[in-house]
Amino acid sequence: MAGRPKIEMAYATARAVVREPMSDRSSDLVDQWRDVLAVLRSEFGDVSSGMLKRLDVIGQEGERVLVGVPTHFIRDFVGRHYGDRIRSAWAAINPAVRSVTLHVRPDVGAARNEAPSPPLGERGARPSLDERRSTAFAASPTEPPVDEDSFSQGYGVRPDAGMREAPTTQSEVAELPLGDLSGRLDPRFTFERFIVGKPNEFAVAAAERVASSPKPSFNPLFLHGGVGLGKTHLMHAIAWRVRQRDPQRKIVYLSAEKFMYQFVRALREQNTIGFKELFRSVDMLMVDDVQFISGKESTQEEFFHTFNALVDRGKQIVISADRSPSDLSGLEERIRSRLSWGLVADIHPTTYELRLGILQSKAEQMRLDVPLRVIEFLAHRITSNVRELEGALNRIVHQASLTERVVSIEMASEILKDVLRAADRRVTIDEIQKSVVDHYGLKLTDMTSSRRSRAVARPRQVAMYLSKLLTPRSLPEIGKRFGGRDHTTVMHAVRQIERLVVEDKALAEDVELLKRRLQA
Ligand SMILES: Nc1ncnc2c1ncn2[C@@H]1O[C@H](COP(=O)(O)OP(=O)(O)OP(=O)(O)O)[C@@H](O)[C@H]1O
Repeated sequence: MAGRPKIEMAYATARAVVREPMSDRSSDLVDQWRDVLAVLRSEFGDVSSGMLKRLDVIGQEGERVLVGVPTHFIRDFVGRHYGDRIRSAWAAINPAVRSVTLHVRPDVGAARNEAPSPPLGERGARPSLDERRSTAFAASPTEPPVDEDSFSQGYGVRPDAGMREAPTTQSEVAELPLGDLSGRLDPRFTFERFIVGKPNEFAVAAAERVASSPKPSFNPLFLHGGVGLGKTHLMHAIAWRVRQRDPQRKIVYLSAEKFMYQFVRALREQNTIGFKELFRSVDMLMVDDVQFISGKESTQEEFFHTFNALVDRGKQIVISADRSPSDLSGLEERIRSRLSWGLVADIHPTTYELRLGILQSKAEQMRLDVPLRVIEFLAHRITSNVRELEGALNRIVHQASLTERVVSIEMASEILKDVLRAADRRVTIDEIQKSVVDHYGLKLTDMTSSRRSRAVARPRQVAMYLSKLLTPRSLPEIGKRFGGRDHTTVMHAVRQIERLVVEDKALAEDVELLKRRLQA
């Protein structure tokens, strides 16, 4: 049967993924999980003492969020009592999430909570085949069967996880005394897997130079570009390459959010000296999504001192952000200017040729025979960013392997209906911000600044509202583009404008006009 080999690929994938620790567990995802728990708390009372406290988010696979549970009993109980509510609360917070899957992972919740004795029936019992499947709450659950191995450690279907190069596991970059300081490196994010084209060739050349020089050639390397265009991939690639060349070099890679979190923790534990010593002892500091520290004054101050100390000692710094240093509002001028000291490299939106190359390479990594015309179709239609492109390919491949259908353009159009519809009427957040500032006579930096005067704050809320309405971006993603604001701020803005357009005729006209202009 034509589709058979694809199903086997799905099995192999499930096996290959099981040894990976929590992957794709972005801070946005963790925030969303916190919000879901808050919803449950408001509806079901204190969730910190019951079974729900034993759950933790593990990661995301396209539209599906993976939540880890320590035992089958808890999985079944939570699934029965809270499953649907978890899914609907999540979808309300992030509409991109369509399903939530509970995975049995004995390590989940173990560190924080004492494991209660398992119910009698569970002790030593061999799980039934049904039990060995995860519990999914989706409109149409389509879990692939899993084997014993994947059952015992949890699994996730990530099609290319089985095919990796030199690094074989996710890895802490450096073992540092403050414990969980450094972010994890994704083994897929290597230079070998990064496809180079006109939009990113400069950034790649700069990244390769940094990765291969024993001393900083330019400091810092500042990589910037829109969402999902490969900034994190390139940073991890630098770290992997440096590690390969010189395993002794102490590299710390972390998000700006984590930097802040560590700093706040050090303050709380009165261990700022330890914090300083720690960061100043590294050979290469890589900070992802630095826009996050906009408006966070003490963190900026500490970052500034760390930055200067490392540069003085001739240590390499690599920074990424969603915009250039000069557009990073909410950052002190002295920091902005420091960030531009070295080399600023922009990753531009993808071209058709680059998208084609990326898709071909991903299909090869998955050892899949996707017809060229389907790849061309995707490259033509999904132009927003590489993450979405990958997501689209993954969805097609999963469906093909589960339903044993042959991959075709008709099949791709059907599976990606929602994505393609959104792509057809695609408006970007940049366009929205630009239209709004033109309309209200403001500056682009007002969209990301911390100014709160009504004359600035209201148009900013309008822009957030339009971003939610006209783009497929999630609330956290929108917040990120508005100076690193929290997703609850975006939610508040959306509700505020929805309410105001009913009461305020002038505002309603503004919003309508902007909408028409943007969609024209
Ligand atoms: N040129 C490329 N070749 C291969 N894969 C790519 C390329 N660019 C991006 N990707 C892939 O796209 C996905 C998103 O990339 P990445 O996470 O690095 O984006 P980002 O710019 O850091 O996004 P964000 O601003 O949301 O943090 C990753 O899976 C990455 O491997």
